[in-house]
Amino acid sequence: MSAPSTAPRKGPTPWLATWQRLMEGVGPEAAPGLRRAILGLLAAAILQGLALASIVPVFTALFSRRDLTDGLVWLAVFTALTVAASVLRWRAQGFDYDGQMSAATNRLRLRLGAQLRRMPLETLQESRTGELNSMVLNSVDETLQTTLTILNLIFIAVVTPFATGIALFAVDWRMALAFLAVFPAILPLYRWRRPAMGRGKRILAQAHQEANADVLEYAQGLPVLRAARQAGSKAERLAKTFEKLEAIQAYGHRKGEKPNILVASVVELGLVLVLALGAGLVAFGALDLAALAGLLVIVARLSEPLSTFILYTAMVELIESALDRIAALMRIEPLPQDDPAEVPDRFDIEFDAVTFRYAQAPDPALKGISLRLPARSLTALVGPSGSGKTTLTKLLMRQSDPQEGAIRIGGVDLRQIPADRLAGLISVVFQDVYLFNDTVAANIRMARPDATEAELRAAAEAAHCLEFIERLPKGWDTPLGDIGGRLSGGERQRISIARALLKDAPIVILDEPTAALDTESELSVQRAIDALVRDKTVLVIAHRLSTVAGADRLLVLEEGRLTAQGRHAELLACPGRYRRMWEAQMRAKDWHLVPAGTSAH
Ligand SMILES: Nc1ncnc2c1ncn2[C@@H]1O[C@H](COP(=O)(O)OP(=O)(O)OP(=O)(O)O)[C@@H](O)[C@H]1O
Repeated sequence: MSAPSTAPRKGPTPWLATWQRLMEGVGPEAAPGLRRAILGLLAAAILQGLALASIVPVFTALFSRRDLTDGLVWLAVFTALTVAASVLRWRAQGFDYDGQMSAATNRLRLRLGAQLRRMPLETLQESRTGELNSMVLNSVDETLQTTLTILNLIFIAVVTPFATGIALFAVDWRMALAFLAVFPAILPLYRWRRPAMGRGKRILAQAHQEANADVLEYAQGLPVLRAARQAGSKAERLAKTFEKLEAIQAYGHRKGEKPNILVASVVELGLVLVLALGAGLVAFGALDLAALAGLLVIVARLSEPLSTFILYTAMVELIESALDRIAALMRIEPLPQDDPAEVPDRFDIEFDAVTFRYAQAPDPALKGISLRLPARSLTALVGPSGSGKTTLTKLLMRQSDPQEGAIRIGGVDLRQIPADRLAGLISVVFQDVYLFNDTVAANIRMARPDATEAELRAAAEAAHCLEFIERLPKGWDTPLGDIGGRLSGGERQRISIARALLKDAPIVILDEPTAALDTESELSVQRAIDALVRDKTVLVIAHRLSTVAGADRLLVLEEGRLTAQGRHAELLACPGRYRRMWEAQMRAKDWHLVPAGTSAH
């Protein structure tokens, strides 16, 4: 499984693929409307081109032939075409200002949010928060909010002059040919420069996304960095990220500006040549002076958009690269669910010859693990750091699937249990508690939104939360975003236990929640845990062996293998890793701080 690929692509995306991704992006609800809007803009650009071409007959009728009726007819044609173009454009842009595009943007954000919930957690954890944030907000906005405006500008710059050129055949084929000859002159230039410009834009988008992630991580890590007096050194890293961004911006400007100036010059020159040809034809009496005057108006009107069109195509690159990133994220498949779907009604747990390797790791983190946890038993996982304890619990929560073997709850393979039902079977209490920016009540209730007030209160009481919740400035309604940082580690931990109690799942995973607490908080948290684990199948990751010596069973993991299992006394009786760990921890317990000036003995 790999993280969403955000690497810059080499060449420009073919237009058709971009079109399809755009339609997928706005979703089936808005796609027909957007298609109509784009076609409307295209038609408006064509009508505008025809309107411009009709200026020539207006001029010749009025100024050369002095035929007022004919002149007025052509003027009416010009006006009708211009009005029709404006109406079409107005209606097409209505897609934006009626709020349909904003609604589509919102739906896309929600779909991305749903995808984040669906995708395998292992993949999600490999993505950096800042990059995801930048994708869900900026990429989506870049893509959808600007699409119609940019397309409109491109159509005015390219389609309108092209339509004018074609229509000019009806007036004077030589002028029409000369006019259309400007296009073949710019196209090779455009095709030659576009890939480099596209690359520039894509690298820039990628650099923005990385900088976003760096800034977020820096801000989040500041307390740790300051404590470690590393705020400066990490700031240097951030400065380097910004330097890279600056270099890429400069590169992008170089790659973008040069072709712009070049195309603008070619366009200006080409149009001057068209006028020179017209002047020559007039001099030889082959073209009407009034027609040349009309041509002059057309050239003046079109030279500006035509010479800047390459600028707008660069914006298309940004849209394409955002669509690429969104498509890459949406392509990530959730872990498949095998048929027939089944929900266990017993809660014993079985690992059957499970081998698991992380996508980025050379060696398996778990090797041939077979074990059985009876229902309503308390099992502790012990072993040195990196031995695979956390990995084993992650597999039980199905954050990833093992490459070999199977994991079963109540005899049902995890792969057959629907994801939301599996989530309902397991409560987890981690060492680090994540509190959401919401009230205390909402933070606990999130485990079971339909819980009654009485159930909420009972869970908080059993988790020993009531006394501190009632002391908070607004009690249950205190927003934790404001004061989350002021709660002690033990209090935060008890809120997370209250959550788990309210959820009342039959299986409980504890990642030794008391490891980081002082003795007093540990006691109250321990009492809360006792309430939580009653009658549950419990798996505890234990760092301090003294806390789990009373477990029904201990599993000793070493380098991804299960090397011993049994009760504390049984494991202590035979020489091995457990006895060594126990002895080392007992020695460490006797360790105490010695006041300066006295010597330890
Ligand atoms: N996302 C990952 N990608 C690659 N390797 C990983 C990943 N997560 C963990 N590992 C590796 O898998 C092995 C087992 O890690 P795990 O976190 O399960 O150990 P642990 O026993 O829980 O350690 P600790 O007690 O320090 O928390 C380690 O070698 C670790 O480096």
